[in-house]
Amino acid sequence: MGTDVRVLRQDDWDEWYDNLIRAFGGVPESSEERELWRELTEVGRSIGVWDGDACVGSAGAFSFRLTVPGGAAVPAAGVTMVSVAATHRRRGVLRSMMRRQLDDVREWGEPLAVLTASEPVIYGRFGYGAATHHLNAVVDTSRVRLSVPPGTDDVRLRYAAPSDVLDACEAVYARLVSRRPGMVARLPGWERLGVLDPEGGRDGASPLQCVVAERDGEVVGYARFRIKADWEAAGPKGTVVAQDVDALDPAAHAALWRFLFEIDLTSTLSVRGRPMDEAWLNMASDIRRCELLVRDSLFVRLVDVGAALEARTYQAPVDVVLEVEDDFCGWNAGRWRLSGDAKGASCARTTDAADLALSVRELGAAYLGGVSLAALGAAGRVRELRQGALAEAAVGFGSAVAPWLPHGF
Ligand SMILES: CC(=O)SCCNC(=O)CCNC(=O)[C@H](O)C(C)(C)COP(=O)(O)OP(=O)(O)OC[C@H]1O[C@@H](n2cnc3c(N)ncnc32)[C@H](O)[C@@H]1OP(=O)(O)O
Repeated sequence: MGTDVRVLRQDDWDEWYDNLIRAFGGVPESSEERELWRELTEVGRSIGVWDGDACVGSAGAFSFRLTVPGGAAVPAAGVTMVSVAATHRRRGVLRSMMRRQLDDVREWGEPLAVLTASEPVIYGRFGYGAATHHLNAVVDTSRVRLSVPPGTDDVRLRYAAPSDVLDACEAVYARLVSRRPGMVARLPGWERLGVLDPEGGRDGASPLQCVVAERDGEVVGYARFRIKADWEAAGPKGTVVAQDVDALDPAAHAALWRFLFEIDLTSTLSVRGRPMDEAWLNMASDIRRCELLVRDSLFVRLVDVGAALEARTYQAPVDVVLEVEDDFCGWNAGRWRLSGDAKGASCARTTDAADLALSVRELGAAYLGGVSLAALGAAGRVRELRQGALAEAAVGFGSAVAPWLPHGF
């Protein structure tokens, strides 16, 4: 019997979601978490694959707005909840979902699709490139100190129950979104993900704790974290596990990090998913004792090359003809002239000779300014056809602030 790809119906959500949970190992989520994802699922933008009565594939697409270089919030399908039943793996079910989904995203007029991958090898073949990376760190806080900027001591820190100060924390987050490429404006309900605290997700640590940073009575930052207490014969050796740290200015940022570095009875700080240009890295006394690990984070797919390249700005003037290969979304393939600077850009079809040749995957990787076109060129993934064009484009595509996706989806 063949399989059938169709738009999800609300009544089918449980079976559809069970397929996803099973594909990720089958350990059920807490009911609170499951109900939140039920609410957040955009049913009409999600698809399922059915084999008779059985759901064997799932994929969703949130209606995000993604910050791009220059600060615009560009419609982007947030591809999510992708699964194929192990009974039906490697016979093209994912490919059929990716086909349907990218055709839909194009029809919805969204220039971008974005995702985070369970395994980085999966999505390149569909034109996604790893556009942001993030840092994980395990800091020996018994040895590493932070030199903080002036004004740090003027920031007042106070404990609060995470849900009591949720609105104030969200207001801080909302002000940060347009400042950094890769950030996503939170849709209604998404704020609750930050304070979900199922016991099964704590890994032996405390319930979620929250400290807000205030100046003149206004919340200017917050940290959410857990403490994992531990003792050995010589004394305490607890770990601070940071979940979110967001702040509006350097002093508030420093005050929160210094607090996390110095909590009594702890000697380790574990942080995950932080921006590549995290400010505390430049305050730390000993970077070698921070055990940094880089990981891929947000993958970007240009669904409409012209609209996507016009939606961002370029930090230095660019005027280049790109020869774009796109096997999976053939409507993008061919030559495009991109002319732009820090004020705006135009990108249109051309018959002029090409300056650079690259696939849509490399364009996705470079799109947010976090992966250099020159570095991709050095890897043989961008070909320079006019001398000087690669350096010109690499500078223009860059971003002063590292692009960053603050949380998964
Ligand atoms: C955005 C997200 O939600 S990420 C979450 C992705 N989901 C998971 O990781 C859950 C567990 N895994 C699964 O559910 C499935 O194995 C999937 C979704 C990753 C793949 O589904 P399948 O239906 O088996 O993929 P399909 O048969 O369409 O494969 C398409 C191509 O991708 C390749 N491929 C698929 N999965 C993988 C993988 N995990 N590693 C390497 N290659 C892969 C196939 O070999 C095939 O290659 P080809 O085009 O050269 O022939």
